[in-house]
Amino acid sequence: MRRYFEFVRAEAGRIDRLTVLMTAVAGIANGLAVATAIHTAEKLQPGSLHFRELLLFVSLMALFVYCKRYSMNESTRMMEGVVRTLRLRILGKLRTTGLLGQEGIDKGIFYSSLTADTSTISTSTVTAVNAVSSSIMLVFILLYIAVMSTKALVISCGIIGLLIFFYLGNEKRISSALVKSSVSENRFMNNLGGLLAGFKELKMNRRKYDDFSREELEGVIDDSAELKTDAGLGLNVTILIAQTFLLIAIGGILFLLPQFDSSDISIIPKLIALLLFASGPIGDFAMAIPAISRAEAAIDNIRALERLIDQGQSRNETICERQPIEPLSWGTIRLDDIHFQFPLREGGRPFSIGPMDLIFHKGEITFIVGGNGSGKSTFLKVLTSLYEPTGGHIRLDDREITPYNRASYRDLFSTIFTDYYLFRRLVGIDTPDGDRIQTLLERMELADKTSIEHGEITNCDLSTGQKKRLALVTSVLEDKPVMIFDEWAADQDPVFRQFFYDVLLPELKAQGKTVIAVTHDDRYFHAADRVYKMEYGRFVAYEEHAGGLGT
Ligand SMILES: Nc1ncnc2c1ncn2[C@@H]1O[C@H](COP(=O)(O)OP(=O)(O)OP(=O)(O)O)[C@@H](O)[C@H]1O
Repeated sequence: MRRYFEFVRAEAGRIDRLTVLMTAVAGIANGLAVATAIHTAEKLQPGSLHFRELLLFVSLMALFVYCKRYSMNESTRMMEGVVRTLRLRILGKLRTTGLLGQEGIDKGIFYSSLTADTSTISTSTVTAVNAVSSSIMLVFILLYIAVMSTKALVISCGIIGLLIFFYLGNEKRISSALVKSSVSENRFMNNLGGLLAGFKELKMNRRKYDDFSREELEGVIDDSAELKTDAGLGLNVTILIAQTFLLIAIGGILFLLPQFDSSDISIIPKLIALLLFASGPIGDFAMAIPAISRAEAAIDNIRALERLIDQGQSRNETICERQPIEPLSWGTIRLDDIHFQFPLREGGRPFSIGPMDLIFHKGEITFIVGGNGSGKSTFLKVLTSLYEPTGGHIRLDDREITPYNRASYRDLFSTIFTDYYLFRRLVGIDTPDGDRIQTLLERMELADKTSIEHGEITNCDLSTGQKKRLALVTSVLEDKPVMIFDEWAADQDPVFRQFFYDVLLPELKAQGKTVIAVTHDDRYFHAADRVYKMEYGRFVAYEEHAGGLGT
């Protein structure tokens, strides 16, 4: 519970005092209403209306309803605010995380933290408020017991102490099982992503599907169910402990109290009635315990995600995010002694590229060729500054690219990587020109397949080649000075391939665009001003082309 309230305090900035007061008043009003009822029951006369007591009882009830409603509503608002802030903060941190940092985090923890976990925290709010106001009411009931009999108070406190002892003993097991079940839930989310992404491959092969189902789905689901059951059984013990409190307390008062002091016997029915009134708040309290334990596990998972993102954050990326985008004038992009190395991972030497010295001239078409795994895509990510070089400099003419102008530098590029993502909306394009869109769609032979209306792509159910052509349409609409194509033509039929190399690229060049394309289509190398070849992360001389290796 402590972790839960610490989290709320830390995330909400402060806990509104009025809400705390209202919660306390609700508990007190509830307790006083109970006391009034018991007190009135003592002096009931047939046919008499105890108007004063009735008025007091109704007023206390009204006060309870008003205060409880206020505290529940304010707490719900506060907690939804906390969840909102949390989500925005995590997404904000993601903005200041480099591509490499983001790539290093499993997707599962993103999905479970930002959806299921935040929802667990939201739904815990009202139960937590109930627990607080109930515990205040219980304190109040204990005070009332104290007024009636000190010995009864000692017995009640003894029983409460014993139950707290059992609860704490049980809590460790529960929270460890809940944390483990969160990890298993993250794995499940990851594997679910794998199932959806690889559905066709799995459908094609029964053995593959069975294997994946057994290991990645059923295995994880079984683990998760086992851990959740373990936690659930522990939580049931806690609920039982809280619920049995009532019976133990009644038994204690009924059987123990007369052993200590027989003069207190007359108050026993009153004490038992008081305890019975407490059954509601005790029930609230019992139900709040599992809700808060689950919320604490959710908080731990969210914190784990934040730590992972924090590790992937870079100071330079943070600086870069804060800088405005400004137009940069340039004639060349120059790479001087550039190195890049992936972070060290267990079980192998990390791939690296460089050292490399290279120059790209404005308005030229450059092809990058090389075998699989030679580092072409990695190079494009370094060139576009998605990966920060581990050494060397990128320069626009003589101006060095630093975190202070990196955002403006990135803004020079539009990219279609091999694993590009087609957004359903033309994000970042304010006023798309309808006629231009129509012309482009017609030229790409997509006009009868899809359209773009009010910036939204109406149909994305296209073939692989068509989707890539649509990506090209969006790339052209972005209208950036440098266009990056990573094996764009690989999925195109011969007609479109020819259109791309012999018509589109010269047109883009005529418009002053700089094109840098990774390609294996040696038939069309004539379309390039320069061809650079990569081998094992380095550029080597490409003999067959007049441009050769530029520096
Ligand atoms: N995120 C990453 N973390 C660590 N290593 C990576 C990562 N991405 C790629 N690599 C490694 O970098 C090497 C080069 O990959 P890259 O994708 O740049 O090659 P490529 O020349 O584009 O290959 P292809 O022609 O097959 O697309 C590969 O050996 C790969 O294992």
